[in-house]
Amino acid sequence: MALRRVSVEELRWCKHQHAYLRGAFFLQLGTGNRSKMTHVKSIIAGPRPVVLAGPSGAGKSTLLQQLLKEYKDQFGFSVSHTTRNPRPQEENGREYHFVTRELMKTAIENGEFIEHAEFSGNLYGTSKKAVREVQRAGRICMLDIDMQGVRSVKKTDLNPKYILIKPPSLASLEERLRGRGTESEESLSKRLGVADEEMKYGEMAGVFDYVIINDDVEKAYQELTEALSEEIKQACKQKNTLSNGTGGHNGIKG
Ligand SMILES: Nc1ncnc2c1ncn2[C@@H]1O[C@H](COP(=O)(O)OP(=O)(O)OP(=O)(O)O)[C@@H](O)[C@H]1O
Ligand SMILES: Nc1nc2c(ncn2[C@@H]2O[C@H](COP(=O)(O)O)[C@@H](O)[C@H]2O)c(=O)[nH]1
Repeated sequence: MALRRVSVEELRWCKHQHAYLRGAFFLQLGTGNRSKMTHVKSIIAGPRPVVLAGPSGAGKSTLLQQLLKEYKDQFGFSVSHTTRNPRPQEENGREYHFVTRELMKTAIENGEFIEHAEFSGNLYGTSKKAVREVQRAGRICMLDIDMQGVRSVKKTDLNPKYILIKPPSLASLEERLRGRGTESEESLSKRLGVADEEMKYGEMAGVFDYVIINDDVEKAYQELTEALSEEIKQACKQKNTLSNGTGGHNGIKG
């Protein structure tokens, strides 16, 4: 068996991952009530996932798309299920798995979901399969979910890193949602109606690891990559090690 030297950074990464697994373990013990914790780590193994949350229109998809484009070997998107209708540019299996309410309810009853929520009149949910597929490909799994989803994930042992994306104001949120041109008046008012509450929960101490105000896309993206800098560095290193230094993003921007 060939042995090789392990760099300090790789060791640090192992420690980080170990702490992640240990964190998940103590999280289970810490509840004092194991039955309340939904166990997902036993079926989903891999690098620590990342949750992006924030009110509808805050810019989560915009930032995620940029990240997934720049670091396509390092990050993967957890494709959620939803009962809402696809938008003109959306493809089934890419942005979402578009399903009927009946099918989704059955899948939820069958325990196929890590979390699910009713949002703006539709069901949304993260399936175990969606996360597992990204993890199996050796990528860091990115979840784009609402605040109900955040609350639910916190009751599991998935133990992701939580990043809140905030708009500069509620007025700019409305302007962006209207500008996107995807919502009916009814959907718009439902989304705006919960935005304030969502942000209040998001701002509570300890709920999110990072809070990014998306007043300027480039600045917000820069802050997102900084929040994920350790993940980016280590994932790039691993890819480069696997491909023997011949492939993958080197993790250095510019
Ligand atoms: N910093 C910004 N300044 C101005 N417009 C922005 C900014 N960031 C995103 N937008 C625009 O705001 C709209 C909403 O952004 P986006 O779809 O990324 O939000 P979202 O948080 O993913 O929404 P949802 O939760 O509904 O999926 C889009 O039209 C996007 O181009
Ligand atoms: N709890 C969950 N929320 C989800 C999931 N997938 C997306 N979302 C959130 O829904 C709203 C609306 O999304 P839109 O595409 O209709 O604009 C947004 O806040 C998403 O973050 C999910 O699997 N679970």
